[in-house]
Amino acid sequence: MKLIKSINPFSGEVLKEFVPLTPREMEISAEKAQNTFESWKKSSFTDRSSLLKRAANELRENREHYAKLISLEMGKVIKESRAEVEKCAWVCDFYAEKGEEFLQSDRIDLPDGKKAKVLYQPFGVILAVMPWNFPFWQVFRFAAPTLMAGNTALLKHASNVPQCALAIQEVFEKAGFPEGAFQTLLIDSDSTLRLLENPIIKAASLTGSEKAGAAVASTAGKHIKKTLLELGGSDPFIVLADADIEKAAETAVKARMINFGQSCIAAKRFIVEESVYDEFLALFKKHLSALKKGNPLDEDSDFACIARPDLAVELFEQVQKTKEMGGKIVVGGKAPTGNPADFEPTILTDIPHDSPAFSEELFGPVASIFKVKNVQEAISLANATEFGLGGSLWTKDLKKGELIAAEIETGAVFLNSMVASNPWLPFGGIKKSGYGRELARHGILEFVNAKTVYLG
Ligand SMILES: O=CCCC(=O)O
Repeated sequence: MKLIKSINPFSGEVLKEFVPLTPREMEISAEKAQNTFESWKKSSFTDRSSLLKRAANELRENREHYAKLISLEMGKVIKESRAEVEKCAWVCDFYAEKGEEFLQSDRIDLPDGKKAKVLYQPFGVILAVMPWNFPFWQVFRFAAPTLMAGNTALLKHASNVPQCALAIQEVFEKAGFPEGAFQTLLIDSDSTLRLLENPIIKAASLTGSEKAGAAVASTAGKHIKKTLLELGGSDPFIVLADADIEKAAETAVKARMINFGQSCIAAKRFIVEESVYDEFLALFKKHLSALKKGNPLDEDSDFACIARPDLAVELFEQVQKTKEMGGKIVVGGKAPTGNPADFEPTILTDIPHDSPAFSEELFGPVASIFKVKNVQEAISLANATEFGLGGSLWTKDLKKGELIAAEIETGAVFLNSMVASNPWLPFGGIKKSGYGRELARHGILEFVNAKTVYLG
């Protein structure tokens, strides 16, 4: 039996070890979730809303405790961990306040004078398969609308963040949610697929890699269960000649370095019109070099390390391969000498179109910068990827910006801002970035049955 280990990637220290659940224990949890669903689905929106508000309060009151757990398990700097916990409280408050309104039944007046209603009723037990990069946020983004809609939830979290996974269940317990409304299951990937086959599970939401998404979606598909997939991204950040270049470059560095580059919506490909390319590159270098490396728990650290040594190795290989194929390393690119999870922030230019930096997602602090002749070339390059999550576009001409935004093949385009998730805005991708939407009204409608009641 393989233990699930909580390891601090900055020090390499094993913090805790956990014995995974047995198949029977996993089944018992699923049965408990189903039993709780039978009463939870009948609870009032007012009760659900007040529990979600209490979860938000618990997160705010014990923010330091939860933030420290995040930083210790996956190496995020403490100021980012605090912001993540705050954002989880925000999404709980958001659905506590808006959930009932989002799920109001619709009334339809038919042309023949007859009437119908559409009710939005919970599916049942929903399985969440979540990643380590935002170990709290990704889970709360799923859990707040799912619970508010009257579903119950089972969480299979990434195996490197078991303490965060257990702490999240604790948040819901402390808030007073009924036992079984939200349960964390410490299990491996094979057990997750077996769990998904259990008829109790009605649907699954996965945020993670394409490989994990395909495995979950194909198992769910065999059993005719709905899935929502939030997968990778290779988001373009387009800078046109008429943009505020200083602001664009400063934001570009933030957009690439957020979470030490380990975010699906981090800007990954910077596509810059040739007349402002040199200025943008110089400013990008300046802002990047101002960032401070340090211990994730230090207040003034801007970045620390990659979440796991094997991920740092994989990223390093993508950079090396791009270089061997003709790419130019302008900054960084050296192998780590101390901690194997270290990574030097890196800038690549002159990137060949068949290299990893062009066609793959680089999940870490590596900026790929491209020079283009004009707007049309910028759009073509932005769309020349299998991914379609987000995109950022910089121009002072907002009318032109909106027209270009319509041509970019992604789930979101942000004008003169970096891409960011926000409870008020639907979030999700197209192409190999997945399907379905989280957040906003769209998010709470994913796991409900839109039931037509014909009234005659
Ligand atoms: O990693 C992907 C999403 C992160 C976010 O919602 O900000």
